This record gives sequence, structure tokens and C-alpha cells, in this order.
Amino acid sequence: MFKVLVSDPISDFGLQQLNGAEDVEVVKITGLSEEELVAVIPHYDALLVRSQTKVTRRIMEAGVRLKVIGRAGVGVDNIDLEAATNRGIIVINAPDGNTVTTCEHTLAMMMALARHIPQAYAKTVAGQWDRKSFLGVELRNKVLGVLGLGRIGIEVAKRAAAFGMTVIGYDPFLSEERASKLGIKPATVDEIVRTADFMTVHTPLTSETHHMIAKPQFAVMKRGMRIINCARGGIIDEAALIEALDEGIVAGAAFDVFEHEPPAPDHPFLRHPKVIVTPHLGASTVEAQENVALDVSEQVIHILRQEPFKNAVNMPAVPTDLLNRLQPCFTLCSHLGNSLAQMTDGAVREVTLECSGELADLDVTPLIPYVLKGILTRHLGSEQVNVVNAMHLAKSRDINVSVQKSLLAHSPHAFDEITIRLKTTVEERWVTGAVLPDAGERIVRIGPYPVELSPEGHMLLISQKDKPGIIGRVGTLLGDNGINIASMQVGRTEIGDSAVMILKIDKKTPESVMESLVAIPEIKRVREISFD
Ligand SMILES: NC(=O)c1ccc[n+]([C@@H]2O[C@H](COP(=O)([O-])OP(=O)(O)OC[C@H]3O[C@@H](n4cnc5c(N)ncnc54)[C@H](O)[C@@H]3O)[C@@H](O)[C@H]2O)c1
Ligand SMILES: O=C(O)CC[C@@H](O)C(=O)O
Repeated sequence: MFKVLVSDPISDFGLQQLNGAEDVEVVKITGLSEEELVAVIPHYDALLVRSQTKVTRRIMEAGVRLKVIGRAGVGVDNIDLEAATNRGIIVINAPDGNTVTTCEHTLAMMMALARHIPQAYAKTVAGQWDRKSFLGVELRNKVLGVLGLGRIGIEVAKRAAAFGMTVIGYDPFLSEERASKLGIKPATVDEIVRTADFMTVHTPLTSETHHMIAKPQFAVMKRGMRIINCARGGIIDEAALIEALDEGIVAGAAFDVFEHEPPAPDHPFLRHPKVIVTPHLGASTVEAQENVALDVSEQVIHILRQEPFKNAVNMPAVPTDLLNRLQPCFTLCSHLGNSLAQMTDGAVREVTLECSGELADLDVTPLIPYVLKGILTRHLGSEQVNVVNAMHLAKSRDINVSVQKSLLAHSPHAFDEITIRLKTTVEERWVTGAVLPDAGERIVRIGPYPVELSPEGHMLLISQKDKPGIIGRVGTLLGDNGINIASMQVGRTEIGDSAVMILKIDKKTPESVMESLVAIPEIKRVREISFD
């Protein structure tokens, strides 16, 4: 039974799939301190959060069973991603579910700012009929500058056009072509601050976007600018903004997010007459909360059941079509990597993935973590290595990883082949595998020797001279020691040259038997290979 802890308020409707799963137990405990989370987390396989819970390294270190952290929303700045990756914990988010909701909140803030709605409301309900203090401005014919044209920024730009606004924008990943299709005029940050009437930010908070709008930008800003931030506190320098408001450079600001949340009671935004605020409500609609909860619940179940999943933040994104195409090869890659590591001596220096057949024309890099997981498990143990941290572990050990097109441009067979080459400090070896249409996973070559092996159980891999009588001697030796041979294959390249003998055996071979096998003069090397 998998245990899932939900530590922030998350839509019950959205959690129904988790609640209904027979193999999952969901526990909801909100408002826990770090200390309290550290105490309870060892019992859980998954943790589901919104933005309140800060998932620290300490919590992850205590989470000995923790496999996945699900963020019901977009931003993962409340999760220590590096710690998660190091510990092999998958972090997933729900990037699409709250896009429109947050875009609509941004527009609501922009209109409230243009027409002083919160200030006018406060005065009206306080009994004052003040029609003079709240002269607003129209959005029509104004220039809106959008910083960050991802999911939310683009939705904002589309709707702003309907108000008759001219939209200019900056995003390092926005091509001229896409911008023109969306009716957005590309501009630099400098051009935006100098020319826009309204400006809204929709970037993540990164070292690059931190204080992206600060003193130097306010110094050249168009007078009367109105600024909206429904993305992340810290993108706009709060102290510099207050100065710019007081100097009359900025006419008003609408903030949903703060550098520190919740802001201190004496935060200047909370009493500035030109600032309107909401308490991080951008994603707070029934629809968005259901969407994000449904998304993360579904993915968490997939991850716990070891099924293919999407939206991992600490793993490269793979398009669904490609994922479906590569998915049958994932375990094969782990098995190939694992068997190769067991047959190779020395410290791993280089790993190469070569594919033939249809695979040769695809981006097969998503297979690499599976190969590395198989290889590294031999030395680091299966508890320490998984597909999330395998790349990180390889990098930190200076292992060079590459993908090459197979020298055989096309597979000699009707199926795709995957070859893994491993170079260590002392030797280079390679194995080839395939997922056969009728038989499933198979190792089809060990080095140059053709074989057909299902990667399971225990095998003895014996390198020998191709001479008569050796098979009999090996069989007798194993039989005398009570080791049953389930099947045997022999591979050779040329008669009388070197050959390999692979014996599937029912149990592990004692060290003394291994020594006796190596003592047979024609046998060059013996390796036992076990699959979990
Ligand atoms: N207030 C809320 O409740 C709420 C809700 C949802 C999302 N958000 C936040 O809104 C922001 C945007 O979310 P999204 O879903 O659109 O994300 P997104 O990833 O789709 O878009 C972010 C865009 O920012 C761009 N970007 C990155 N660095 C930039 C830079 N230096 N200059 C200009 N552009 C840059 C990226 O290229 C990307 O296109 C995030 O910070 C997210 O956490 C807030
Ligand atoms: O959980 C929330 O309400 C905030 C969500 C928002 O900040 C996000 O990044 O998705």
C-alpha cells in the first residue's frame, strides 16, 4: 500500500483518483511545521503540496520512502529541487491547470488598478461617497508590456488585444514568427519600461529574473506606468517600487505575490494608497484547483506504480509520442546497463548508447537515465540510484555519456537494436539488446557474439577457447556442486577462435565453484550476472 501525504489544502474533487485507488492511502494533514513534517514523512511514499509547504532538504532526507513530490500548481520554488534530484525523488507539477485562472486574475488586477476599484470600494463601504478621487484610465489604445511570454503571459496578451491594447513583450524563447502570429511586438526590457503604459510580469523567479525591474529600470521608466505582478515576489524590487511610486514615476501597482509571504504587517505595500494587493490568489478558482489536483494525482499514481508519467520538473520533458515509442525500451536499457556493468572490470569512464533501426532516427536521450541506472546500480546499490538521479550521479563521477548513431545504419533485423558500450579504466565491452515482437526483451549480442537471452535470474558468462570438451567439463563441475543448468547457449565468431558460453542457472554460484571454473585452462574469464 502506498501512502500519500497531502500537506496543503488541495481540492478533494481533484484528489478523487488518489482516494479511489486501491493501492493508495491518502492522509491530509495541513499546516505542519518543518519539524513536524520531518517526524511524519518517513511513513510516506508521496507528498502533495501547493505553495505553503516548504519542502526542504531536511524533510527529504527524513523521507526514506519518498519517491515523488507533487506540486498542485506551477512554481516549484518551495521545493529544494537539487536535494530532490540528489535523493532521486521525482518532483512533478501541474503546469497547465491554472494558466487561464491566473491570466484572468492578472486582468482583474489590471482593471482594478486602472479604475481604483479596491480603494473606491473601501471608501464607499466606509460611508464616503467620493467620486473625485478615483479618476481612472482606459485600457484602450494603451501599450501593455509583458515580461515572460510562456503559458500565462501569452493568454494575458491575447485578452489584452481584445481591450484594444497594443502588446509588446520580451521572452528569450519567443521567436519573431510566433510573436507575430500572436500579435505581440517583440521588445527588450529596456524598450518595455521606457514605452509601456502597463507592465505585467509572467516569468519564474530565477537568479536572472530576481529584481529584473529595479532602480535602473525605474530610473528610465515612462512616467505614469502601472505595474502588475501575479507571478512571483522578487521579480520586481519592492523597495525600489515604493520609491518610484512616491516619486510619481509609477502611477499604481497591483501585486498578488511578495518577496516574503505572507508579508509582514508593516510591509509598505499594505498601506500605500497606490498599491492594491491580493494574498497569492492567482490560481485560486474552483476550476484551477480541481485541474491541478487532478493532474498531480494522476501522475503520482503513475509514478508510484512505476508507469510512464509526465511533467517531471527534475527530469527532461519528453513529448508524449516519443515517450510512448521509447517506453518499451526503458527496462531493456536498465538490464543492458546492469549486465554490462557486471561483466566489466575497472572504474566506469565512458558510456555510449547506440541505436539502430527506427530508433536511430529518434531522439533517444531519454533512454540514458535508464542505462545509467542499470550501470550505477552495480556499485551504488538499487536503493541509491534511480532514473531521476542517475545523470547527476554519473556527472558527479566524471562519467562521460554520449549517444551515437549505430555504425550499422539500419538494424540487420526487422526490429530496433540498442547497443550499450562501456569504457572503464581497464577495458571496453558492449552488449546489444532488442525488444522482440513476440518474445519481449532479449540480449541479442554480447560483444561480437550473437546470443538470445532473456535478462532474468542468474547466468554464468564464460569466455573460453572454442575447443571440444569444455562444455562437458563445465556441466560436470556445476552438476557435482548441485547447480542446475536451466539452459545453455554458445556463441562464437569463427571456429576455433574465442567463444562465449552462457548458462542460465537456478541459483547463485558459490565462490569456490567460480574458482574451479577459472582454473580450467581453456577458460579465460567467468562472470556471474544476476538480474533482480
Ligand atoms: N499568482 C499565482 O498564484 C500564480 C499561479 C500560476 C503561476 N504563477 C507564476 O507565474 C509565472 C508564469 O507561469 P507560467 O505557467 O506562464 O510559466 P511558463 O514557464 O509557461 O512561462 C514562463 C516564461 O518566462 C520566460 N522567462 C524566463 N526568464 C525570463 C527572462 N529573464 N525574461 C523574460 N522572460 C523570461 C520563459 O521563457 C517562459 O516562457 C511563474 O512564476 C509561476 O510560478 C503564479
Ligand atoms: O497553490 C497556489 O495557490 C499558488 C499557485 C501558483 O503560485 C503556482 O505557481 O502555480
